[in-house]
Amino acid sequence: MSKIIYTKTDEAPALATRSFLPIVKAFIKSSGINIETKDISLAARILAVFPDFLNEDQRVSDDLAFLGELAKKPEANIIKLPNISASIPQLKGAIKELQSQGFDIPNYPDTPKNDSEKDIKSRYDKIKGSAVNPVLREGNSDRRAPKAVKNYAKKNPHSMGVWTSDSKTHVATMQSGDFAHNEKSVTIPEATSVKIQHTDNNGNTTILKDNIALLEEEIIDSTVMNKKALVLFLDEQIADARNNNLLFSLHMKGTMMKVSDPIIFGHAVRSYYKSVFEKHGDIIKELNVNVNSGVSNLLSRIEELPDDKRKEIEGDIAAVYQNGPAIAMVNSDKGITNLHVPSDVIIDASMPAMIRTSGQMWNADGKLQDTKAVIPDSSYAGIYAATIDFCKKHGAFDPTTMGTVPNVGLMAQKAEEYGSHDKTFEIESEGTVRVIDASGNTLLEHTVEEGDIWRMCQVKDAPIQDWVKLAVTRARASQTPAVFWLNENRAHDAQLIKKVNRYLKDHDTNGLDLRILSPVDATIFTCERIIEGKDTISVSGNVLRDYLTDLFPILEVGTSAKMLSIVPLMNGGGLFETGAGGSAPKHVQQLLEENHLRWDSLGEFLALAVSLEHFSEVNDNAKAKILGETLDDATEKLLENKKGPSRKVGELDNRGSHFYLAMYWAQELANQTKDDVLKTEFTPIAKQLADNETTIVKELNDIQGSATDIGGYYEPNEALINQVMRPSKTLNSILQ
Ligand SMILES: NC(=O)C1=CN([C@@H]2O[C@H](COP(=O)(O)OP(=O)(O)OC[C@H]3O[C@@H](n4cnc5c(N)ncnc54)[C@H](OP(=O)(O)O)[C@@H]3O)[C@@H](O)[C@H]2O)C=CC1
Ligand SMILES: O=C(O)CCC(=O)C(=O)O
Ligand SMILES: [Mg+2]
Repeated sequence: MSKIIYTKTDEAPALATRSFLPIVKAFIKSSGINIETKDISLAARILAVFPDFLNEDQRVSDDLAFLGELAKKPEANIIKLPNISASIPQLKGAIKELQSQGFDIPNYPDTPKNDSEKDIKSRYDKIKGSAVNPVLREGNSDRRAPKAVKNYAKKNPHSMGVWTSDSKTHVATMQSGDFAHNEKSVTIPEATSVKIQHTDNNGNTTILKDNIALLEEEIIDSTVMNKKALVLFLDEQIADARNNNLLFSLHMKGTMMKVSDPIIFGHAVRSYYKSVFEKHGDIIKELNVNVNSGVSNLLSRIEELPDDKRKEIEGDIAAVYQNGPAIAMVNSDKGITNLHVPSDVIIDASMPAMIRTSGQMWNADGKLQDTKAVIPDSSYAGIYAATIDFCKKHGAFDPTTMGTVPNVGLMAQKAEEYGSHDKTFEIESEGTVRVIDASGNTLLEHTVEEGDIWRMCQVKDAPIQDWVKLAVTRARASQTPAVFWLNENRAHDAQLIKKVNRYLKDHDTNGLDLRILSPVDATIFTCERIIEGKDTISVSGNVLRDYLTDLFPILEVGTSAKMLSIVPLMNGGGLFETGAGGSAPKHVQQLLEENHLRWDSLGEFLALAVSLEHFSEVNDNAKAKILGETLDDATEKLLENKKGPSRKVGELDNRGSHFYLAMYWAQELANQTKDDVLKTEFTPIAKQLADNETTIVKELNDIQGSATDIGGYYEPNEALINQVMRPSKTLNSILQ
């Protein structure tokens, strides 16, 4: 019989699971459902690739590889919690912590000097960035706000900053020379393999990558970000922000786009701190500063310098802030800027947060200010520009009346940009990059210059067919218009549009409102419907899937944590993601400082319910279906009774919210009439939980207020973390 696989990940979601999973296990125990945990935390993923550096008893299995294989099998039923997609500073933090715990793993070699260091770096680079999701996502995505969540938000709206037409906030994006403008794309008529080849101006050729297998009907595209155009653009935007008294902010996806975006981020750091890099270039080079890791790397490297030199550079950095433009802050109190580390400001979450806050971000004085949101590549920047223009014209969206925007996203098998990392190169010299097939034909070609970022993307035909089918299914099931966000003037999208039109014919689309609109037109169309309270499905490629499933949820329901996020796997299994957002690192900080965890596990409740439903269908287990249905009812009750975690210490937090879910779930099981055995089992449990409500909530709230210790950030101590996350003796004994 199949199992439900629960993932152990990082930060807030991993903390929350320590409290929630024991409840789940207690509830499903009698119903013949097995749950097994697999550890895909950053720490475990590091340990899994360095067995040769560890003692026998320290070695761990490669659970991610196991799950990657499982995702391709029909029996897969995986609950996937958000995990860290590590930037280099996070990776180094995790390495340091593991070393301090006695794991003798090597340091991350920024600039490897020999073969052994090259091997170490390449092992780490596989763990870096978004290394989990692309492996597990063997299906396309279906993300939406469940009705109960949407209704709750309408009745209990989150705060929304006002928008006025005189806001100076805007998006700045490149007009030429970027990925969008240089893109070329072809559909492969028959299976072949291609190589990527660079030829310099003297005719010397280098193979950048060989043997890329392509299937019949696969779409490939290649494009290049011109370094000179990028730097010029950044310089202009910095000057313009200064002249117009706007906060300078940069919005990238340094985690998911782990090769291209840190390089772009590095150029922004060099541009913003230009005077420092010009004056101290030699020292910065000597210190081996990794600019792509952000200005924090420069700040920590100069610690090694003699006091007077260090102070001089610090003074010059301070002068940059003085001369402006002001820079958007991640943490004004601690002086952490938007350019400190590439993983602090992640576009899918950062742009919606800004739009929710009147288009403003925090400046160094801790005040909100109008902002220039710099998104260098123009492929998708237009959707944010259009949303901002819409808000300037119509005012802020109103969560009490606005419609909803579910998404059907093309993402299976590393589709599009999010699968481009092993085919992205920072070009070493002027010349030409070509994609050449097995017969020697050049399929795609670009002239390039030193420092340009060239990349190739792929999307296979079967995922596209599956995506079109999922779009039609969702449009039919919810009787909602569906818009394919595709731009006929963009090379890749033009290929995709041909396929969409072809594959739509495979389905009964009678009576459905299906359209293809460019992303900007789709934004306007969708926003115009939203303010009339109408729903519109967005059917999008992989990047827009990511952006839209934070943008609309954050505007509609305050956070993407409350999303139902299903990945129907192409081979029949199910991957159930818990919400659409990340792991909210600042929540861990709050737990450590004041023993209060404000992470909301709602997405996890929703995911578990659909996972149980899937389990029941696959294993013909009627009890699993009842457990899923009652869990959904309990979740609805939790929302109605406002038992989600509060932000404030001393009030109900994540753990207290789990108690209420358990109580409501037991009550629903006690009240249902489909299964007598479950009814008999849960009737006394429901009573015990209700009778002890006051005691349990007191136990859970009283421990809050002082600092706590879980023995590690990336690899916390199991005993300590379980103690912290399960502090109610009364609840624990009832669950027992
Ligand atoms: N699927 C995955 O595995 C994903 C992983 N990530 C990873 O997560 C990390 C952080 O990413 P980031 O961009 O900051 O996004 P997050 O979603 O983690 O955080 C953004 C903000 O959203 C709110 N929020 C999100 N989830 C919850 C929740 N469950 N309960 C309460 N509030 C919530 C909080 O804001 P507020 O202050 O407004 O309450 C939070 O500070 C990175 O390492 C990133 O790579 C990111 C996205 C998806
Ligand atoms: O894998 C990641 O880094 C983030 C994924 C993400 O943001 C999403 O799928 O919405
Ligand atoms: Mg996202």
